[in-house]
Amino acid sequence: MLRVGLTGGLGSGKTTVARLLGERGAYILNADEMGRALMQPGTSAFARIVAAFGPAVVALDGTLDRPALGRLAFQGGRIEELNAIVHPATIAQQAAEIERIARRDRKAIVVVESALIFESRHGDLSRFDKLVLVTAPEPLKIARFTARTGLSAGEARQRLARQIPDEQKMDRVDYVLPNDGSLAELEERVDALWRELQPWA
Ligand SMILES: CC(C)(COP(=O)(O)OP(=O)(O)OC[C@H]1O[C@@H](n2cnc3c(N)ncnc32)[C@H](O)[C@@H]1O)[C@@H](O)C(=O)NCCC(=O)NCCS
Ligand SMILES: Nc1ncnc2c1ncn2[C@@H]1O[C@H](COP(=O)(O)OP(=O)(O)OP(=O)(O)O)[C@@H](O)[C@H]1O
Repeated sequence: MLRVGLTGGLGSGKTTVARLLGERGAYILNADEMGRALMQPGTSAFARIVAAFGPAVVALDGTLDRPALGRLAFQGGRIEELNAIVHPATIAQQAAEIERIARRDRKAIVVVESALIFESRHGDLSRFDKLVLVTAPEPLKIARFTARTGLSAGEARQRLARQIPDEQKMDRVDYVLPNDGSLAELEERVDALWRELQPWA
């Protein structure tokens, strides 16, 4: 069993890397998806978010209005408040999932994909055996993010401002995957990474 923390700033391409690792046989846990599932109506996180941020974050269909919550959290300087509600439950769920996978596959390579492995004060790095960082120049990150989400470059910058720069993370990880070229180049780098991870599993 090998627990890999896969991180990278917004638009770096970490979801793409996770997908490629998944195709090669890794188990993938996606922190964004887990966070989203934990914030569904009826959960305690949902109730706490509405209590803290007000009814304006509930959409007409009763689910969270994520753009509205994003604006309040990032532009309103309240992202730490939201993190404190969502992160502990997400990290606990990651630990539970890793346990569950370990019980049925002792040779599993489990990849936890999260933008915030270094930033979150709610989880520590010792829960991973190896750390992988996906990097890209900031303008490229912003271009990918705005194309994927439809949010503005300003909104992308606000989120990036809450993320530690790649340069400060590079010395603290086991592998760096630059993603500033084609998808074919990225795939070659993922193949090399996958080969490196095998002996450790
Ligand atoms: C603010 C929210 C509602 C905005 O939702 P939205 O659908 O617009 O974005 P999504 O969740 O898909 O995130 C997209 C990207 O934004 C960046 N981002 C998201 N949350 C954060 C954060 N707390 N700090 C810094 N960057 C963040 C990441 O690069 C992420 O990959 C949502 O991001 C959220 O609930 N964030 C707080 C919880 C969190 O940290 N989730 C991510 C991992 S658990
Ligand atoms: N090397 C590449 N060439 C072309 N497009 C790419 C490349 N890498 C990623 N992309 C595209 O850029 C967008 C962002 O990539 P991805 O979703 O993997 O990044 P992310 O780091 O998970 O981003 P976010 O933090 O915004 O969720 C996607 O639409 C993806 O298909």
